Amino acid sequence: MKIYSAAQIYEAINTTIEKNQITSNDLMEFAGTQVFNWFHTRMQGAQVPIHIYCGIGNNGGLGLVLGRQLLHHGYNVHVYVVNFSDKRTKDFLINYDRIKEFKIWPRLLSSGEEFPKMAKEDIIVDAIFGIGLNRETSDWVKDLIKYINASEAYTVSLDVPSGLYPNHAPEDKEAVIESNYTLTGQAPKLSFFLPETGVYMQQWEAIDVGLDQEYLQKTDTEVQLIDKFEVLPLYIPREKYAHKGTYGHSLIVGGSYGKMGAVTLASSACLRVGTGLITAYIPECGYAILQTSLPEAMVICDEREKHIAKIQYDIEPKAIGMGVGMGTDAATVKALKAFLKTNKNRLIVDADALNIFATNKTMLKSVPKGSILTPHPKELERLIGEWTDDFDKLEKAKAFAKKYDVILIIKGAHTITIYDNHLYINNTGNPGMATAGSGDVLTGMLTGLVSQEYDPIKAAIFGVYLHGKAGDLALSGLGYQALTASDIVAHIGAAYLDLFKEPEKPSAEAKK
Ligand SMILES: NC(=O)C1=CN([C@@H]2O[C@H](COP(=O)(O)OP(=O)(O)OC[C@H]3O[C@@H](n4cnc5c(N)ncnc54)[C@H](O)[C@@H]3O)[C@@H](O)[C@H]2O)[C@@H](O)CC1
Ligand SMILES: Nc1ncnc2c1ncn2[C@@H]1O[C@H](COP(=O)(O)OP(=O)(O)O)[C@@H](O)[C@H]1O
Ligand SMILES: [K+]
Repeated sequence: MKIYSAAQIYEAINTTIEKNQITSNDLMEFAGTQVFNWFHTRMQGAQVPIHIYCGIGNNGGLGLVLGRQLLHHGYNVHVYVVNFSDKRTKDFLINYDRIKEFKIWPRLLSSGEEFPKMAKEDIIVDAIFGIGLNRETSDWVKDLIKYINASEAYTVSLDVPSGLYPNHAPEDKEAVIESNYTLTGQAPKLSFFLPETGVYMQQWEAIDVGLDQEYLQKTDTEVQLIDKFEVLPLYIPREKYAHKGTYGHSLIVGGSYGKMGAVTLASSACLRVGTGLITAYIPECGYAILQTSLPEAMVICDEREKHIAKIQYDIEPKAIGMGVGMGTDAATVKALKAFLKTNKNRLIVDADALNIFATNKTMLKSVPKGSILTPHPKELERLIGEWTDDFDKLEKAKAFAKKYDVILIIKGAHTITIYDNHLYINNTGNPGMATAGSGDVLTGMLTGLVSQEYDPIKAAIFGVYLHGKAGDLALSGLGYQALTASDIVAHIGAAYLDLFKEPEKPSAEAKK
């Protein structure tokens, strides 16, 4: 699903108005009616008090349309105008007049006033700010937001939780609505998926607010949300006359004394994702461990006992996953440097290999184009330096990926794959995957996919999706706490099979 920038949304609004020869208020009326229908379908006339907090921009205008329609259908509605500025928009004013048709005068809230009384069981609609928030709010509006959050009433935000900016983090972390449900116009926003800003919402749903379909379809976005609908076309089917050579020989280079499990996990994930052959290159101490725990794998041992000191082999791998459990011993650093001088194979670089690169940045120049780097946030910081907020992190990460011509996968709750100035946000996975070794599993899966001739960017998008889906499917009967990395490996098959179950609809999805 495309994730449009705020500028693109405004352009879509203007295009829709011009093309259909309608007024901006007609469009607001349509959007407000869609929001009303959402409420009406769920509430069926229930008399729970609904408190609508409207700003003075178009987000507030939308809140007024909703309020009028709810009143018209007999709901128990209280409308407030958060009167933070006298620069009210035209459509706000039109709807401010129209709601008075119902003999309702919204209560104007301003600095120094007592805030409305609300009960925990009431419903709050947050229409204070939308994507137009462009500066820090005044203190009393922050206090109101804190007051709304403290009420514990179920809060539905229109478009975005008020207080979230489209392109940077909030200055005051407490001055953002903690939304239970965000009904967003047309498509989700980038801020919904970043750790610093995504925490303000529990669920979201995109609703059709009538924006011009042609514009939406032809407009390329920098950011995409990845679900089954997006990955299904990437899947490469197995051929009837295939043999194990068809699906590539994968090599996993890693392990050190006490960290051999990482190689076992990566290698078994690599097999499960469908590689034809798998070899693990490990220090001597891991020989018996690997051969016992994973009989399908071949093993090449380094001359050293406890860590890798010379990467040398006589096989022809299609892809090499490196770094898991490898350690950063000086001999290993030297071995990696020597290896990079001759290596032409695409690499999937993780864990200690990333840490070695972070302290020896010139080595990055020898990483073949189209290689994949899979840092978690700490490893990322070592590579690109500190960032001011998540938006800044993405800019720095984009510049890094471009400079070294690599695919950068930033692991997290919503893992983000970055390549060629594009961001692919993954929508599978769960907090149960925050457990030792789940990153090693991803490295193995990506290696196995590149070995099977998946184009590296497709392998990255598809592999991250499949990894998260395997984690989701592994949850059943286990729950978050008990889930282990081995469970993710065990469910890779189920994740493949799930691809061919009824596809999810591309819009109107709920965030987990
Ligand atoms: N027909 C339409 O115009 C549609 C409007 N929509 C709604 O319109 C919203 C965008 O509307 P607006 O551009 O009017 O912006 P908003 O309603 O988000 O916001 C704020 C207004 O206050 C001003 N402002 C921003 N930050 C402020 C601050 N800290 N203190 C005081 N004033 C501040 C802005 O200049 C803007 O006029 C979307 O998020 C969406 O909810 C959509 O539903 C699509 C249809
Ligand atoms: N809260 C979460 N929700 C979804 N996925 C998560 C969450 N936490 C971690 N993961 C996933 O688990 C993996 C963890 O990788 P990593 O930190 O490298 O672990 P390890 O080093 O133990 O292998 C990543 O793929 C990440 O996206
Ligand atoms: K809002």
